[in-house]
Amino acid sequence: MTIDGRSLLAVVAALCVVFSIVVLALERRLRQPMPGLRLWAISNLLLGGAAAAHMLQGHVPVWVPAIVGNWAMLIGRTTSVAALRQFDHQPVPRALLAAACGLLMLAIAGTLLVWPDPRLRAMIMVGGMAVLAAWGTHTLAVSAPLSVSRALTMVGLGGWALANVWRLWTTAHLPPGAPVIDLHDPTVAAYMGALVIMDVFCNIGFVLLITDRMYEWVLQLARTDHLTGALSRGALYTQARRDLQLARRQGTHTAAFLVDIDRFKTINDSHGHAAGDAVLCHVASHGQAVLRCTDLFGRYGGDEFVAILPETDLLTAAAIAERLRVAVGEPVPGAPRLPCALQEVSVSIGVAAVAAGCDSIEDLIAQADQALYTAKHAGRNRTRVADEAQAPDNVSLQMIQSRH
Ligand SMILES: Nc1nc2c(ncn2[C@@H]2O[C@H](COP(=O)(O)OP(=O)(O)OP(=O)(O)O)[C@@H](O)[C@H]2O)c(=O)[nH]1
Repeated sequence: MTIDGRSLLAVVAALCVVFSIVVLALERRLRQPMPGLRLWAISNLLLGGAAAAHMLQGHVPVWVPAIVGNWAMLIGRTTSVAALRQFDHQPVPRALLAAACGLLMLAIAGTLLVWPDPRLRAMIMVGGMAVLAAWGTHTLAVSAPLSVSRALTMVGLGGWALANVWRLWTTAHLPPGAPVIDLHDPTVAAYMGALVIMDVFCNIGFVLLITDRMYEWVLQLARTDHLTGALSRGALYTQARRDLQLARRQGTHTAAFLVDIDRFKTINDSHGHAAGDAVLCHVASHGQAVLRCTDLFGRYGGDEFVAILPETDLLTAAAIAERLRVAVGEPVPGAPRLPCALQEVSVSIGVAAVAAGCDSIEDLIAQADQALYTAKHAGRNRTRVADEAQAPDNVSLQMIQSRH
């Protein structure tokens, strides 16, 4: 088989079908929907169909490649732009895409039915394809930071656009009377070859983008507590160790507090586990709300949460903890209210801080745990600090509130 335009079109058609199947297979394996995958598979099928229709040129009526093939290719490329925008969580300008594609389709039909002109048809076609592919490349460039997978997809799609610009130029400079699409012409074969290579880049890049996104999901699952959205204990410890190292270099304090919901077992037993879960989410929302973005808040286990506050001394941390304790009695703005029977939820909090020399997160939390134990034994619904020398009479409310 010689490498002419026809055999390269066959390769394009086969590749498009294979990559549609790959993307659909990946989509089926996902537990949560990933936007854009189905549209990408559909666009590939349309582009593959278009390549097949062009491949049959000379063996089928002229309208098959001229109308069916070109329309399928235009709809396919338009769909791939929509797919990329969906994938990157960008709004899809449906009306604009439909209008652009519809106008090009009408113009293509016009060059066959109203004013027959194969050269004009080819120029409209490749010009439209170049614009659409450039649009897709632009979407990829602006919607997320560059990665290997993104760069690969952009090279494929951008290359598609450039190949079509080159084809537009060669078509415009054809000698009068020369056939517009001669599948045995080396220039046409070079154009088709470029499309094959760019198609491979583009689709491999997109498959890698999908696997990147899956990896981000897995990381996210590992980093966060599924129920409350707070950090998981492992993620919190990893980040807290880095914060402690930084504090040692900078000579600053690091504080931590442990939050335990009072009589949580009774809440579960009397109102059910769903109510218990709602209380956990309620406390976690307040915990995240009172902290700065540089602080860490995670689920320590069961009904206990932990906060790590870099560059914070003991009394400031106690003031923040106390603010959280008071806030727990209030509804969370924008969140569903707790049922009336649960409005009396309270927490006990133990606070500790370490000076720059200490670098053990375990020690810091052990001290906070000791303070929490004191708070529980003092009657619950209160904040206690670990270092009583720094806070004589163990933190009067007025004192820590005036401090903050
Ligand atoms: N609903 C729900 N309950 C949980 C979850 N994880 C742990 N628990 C329950 O949390 C309760 C923990 O209770 P404890 O902290 O031991 O005791 P408590 O009733 O809070 O008593 P004090 O801490 O002394 O005030 C247990 O009944 C666990 O079953 C969860 O994810 N959801």
